[in-house]
Amino acid sequence: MEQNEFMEAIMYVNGVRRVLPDGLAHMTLLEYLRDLGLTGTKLGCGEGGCGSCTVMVSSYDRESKTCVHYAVNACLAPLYSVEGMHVISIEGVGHRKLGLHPLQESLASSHGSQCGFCTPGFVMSMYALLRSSKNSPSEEEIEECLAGNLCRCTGYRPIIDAFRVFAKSDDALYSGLSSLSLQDGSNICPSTGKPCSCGSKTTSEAATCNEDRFQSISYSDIDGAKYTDKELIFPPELLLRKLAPLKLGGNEGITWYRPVSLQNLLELKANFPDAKLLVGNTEVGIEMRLKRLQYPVLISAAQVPELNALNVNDNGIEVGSALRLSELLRLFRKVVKERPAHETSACKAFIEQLKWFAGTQIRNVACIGGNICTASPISDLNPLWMASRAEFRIINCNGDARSIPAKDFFLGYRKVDMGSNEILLSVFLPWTRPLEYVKEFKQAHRRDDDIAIVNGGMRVFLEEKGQQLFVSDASIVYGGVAPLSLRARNTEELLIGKNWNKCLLQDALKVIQSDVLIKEGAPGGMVEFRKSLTLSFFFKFFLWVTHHVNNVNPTIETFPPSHMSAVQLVPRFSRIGKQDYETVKQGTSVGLPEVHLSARMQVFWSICWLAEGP
Ligand SMILES: NC(=O)C1=CN([C@@H]2O[C@H](COP(=O)(O)OP(=O)(O)OC[C@H]3O[C@@H](n4cnc5c(N)ncnc54)[C@H](O)[C@@H]3O)[C@@H](O)[C@H]2O)C=CC1
Ligand SMILES: O=c1[nH]c(=O)c2[nH]c(=O)[nH]c2[nH]1
Repeated sequence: MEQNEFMEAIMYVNGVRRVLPDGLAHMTLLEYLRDLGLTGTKLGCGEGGCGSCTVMVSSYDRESKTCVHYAVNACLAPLYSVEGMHVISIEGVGHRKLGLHPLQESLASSHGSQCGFCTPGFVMSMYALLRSSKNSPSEEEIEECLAGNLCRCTGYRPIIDAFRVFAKSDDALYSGLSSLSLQDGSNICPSTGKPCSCGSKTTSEAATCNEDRFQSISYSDIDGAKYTDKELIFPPELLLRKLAPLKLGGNEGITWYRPVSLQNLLELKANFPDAKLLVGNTEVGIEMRLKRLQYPVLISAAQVPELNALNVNDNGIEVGSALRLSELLRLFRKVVKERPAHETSACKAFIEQLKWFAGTQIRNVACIGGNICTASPISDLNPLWMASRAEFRIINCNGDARSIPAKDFFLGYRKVDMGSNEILLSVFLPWTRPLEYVKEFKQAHRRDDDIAIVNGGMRVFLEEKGQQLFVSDASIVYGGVAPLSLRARNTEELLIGKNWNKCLLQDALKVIQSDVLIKEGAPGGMVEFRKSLTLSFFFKFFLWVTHHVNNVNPTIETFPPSHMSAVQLVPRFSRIGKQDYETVKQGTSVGLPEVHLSARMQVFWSICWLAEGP
């Protein structure tokens, strides 16, 4: 394989070009940044769960010829994984001298920081959202982008309040009022939605209204210039640069390979059968750092085009195994809009499951193949791949490919039907058929960014015979109840051929209890709770399917309205809080809601805590 004979490994950090020397394959992006003195990015949990190490990565997507911006956890990102990319840390967003970014200003003035440790991470998640959105984000998108950031002292209310001002407003709320005058004689402006003197009656007339909806924040203490004039651009050098393979070393004999074609990757796999393949490194990184596993040869498959391919055709969707989970979510959202509703029941189930899968920073780097091949017994997605009749395409070092149904791929605890000379190439998800329904389930301690206690994927394919519906095929799969994602085979068998009615529900609930056995003392604990979850998931599935088929065939017996909450999706609520407190003037700041003195430093400054390493 042609290696990086002529190529120097580089990246940009906050607009500054950096040559990446050989010998740093053991290093994370976080360690590198902090070694540069950029200590605003923090090391919190070190496993992608708290968001205090969030930075924004910008890369050039050669396929769409656009720059993409996304938040990542620097604590898990291997340094060389951002080769050829631009990394913006909190120090590159806004600065006391250059002026705070409006996000930073808003967070500081809304009392959104207390100890300040998590603050840069929150700013970076929100910054990446703003830079990657064409329009102002919705409040739901803001909440979603912050799901991977934890705060332990300030509280989320002031943080969300600080960022909510960047959300789009519902213009319809205001345009309906466009002809109304307030009692004091002034108008509601259809453009800004605020009392205004521009006199416009319609949104288009008001387009020129220069009374901003959100008062612009003073951006620079020094020259008052608008912040957008100072936003770091994507370095032109990186637009022109050709993607080339890399081979770089690190401590303890680690070698990092970055193949850029499937052929390169398969050759490497043939030469180094024990090499560890990685993409997002969100699992391998934890194995190496926290579990101290050693992988001397690392092959980053993230940039292999064949593993990132997308193919939507008449039978379904085929996605490359290195596709990031956030890309998968975008793809599913797109096809759900474009395809007939009955074809996308499985896609909708994946959308709901992915919404609550880890945090945004993880989903931006973790790939489909990483989740499948880790074969975690609590994987949120594997029960769904199994239930929705997905097929996995495996390729060996000689280029021979084979397909295996997802339901047969998982063999035991973190054990899959794949040899050491094979890799997962792609995943095929068939469209669902009329009267075929797929549903996801997940119960965790908290909704956002948490591992499931029990999860599941269920599918039923119904057939109409006269006025009745019979089960032609079914898949019932649970996670979190066994060492692997578990098919409830006896339940599946019981369902097939049965009439879809309340007797079927009662019979299935009985069989599930013997089909899914969680023994006393089983890993994970909470045995009774987990058992009851397996039953309640099926109960919800029954109600949900019944509700849907009732829309198609109203003769099917339905259920009382009091059960409707079981079939409704859980939205991501926009959290609104209010705090009332008495201000007691004592001649000092004590008791007054004043912005604390460190706030403006915490939102940009590389504060280094005494307990922190460099
Ligand atoms: N750290 C965290 O907070 C979270 C971690 N995860 C984990 O993230 C993983 C998702 O993916 P990545 O970060 O991209 O995984 P990764 O790069 O850490 O790789 C995970 C495993 O999958 C294997 N693998 C990846 N692609 C493969 C392919 N095409 N063929 C054969 N083997 C392949 C790797 O060799 C490795 O054993 C999941 O395994 C999940 O368990 C998920 C949510 C949160
Ligand atoms: O499938 C998963 N979903 C998660 O939400 C999660 N979180 C985690 O650490 N691992 C996993 N795996």
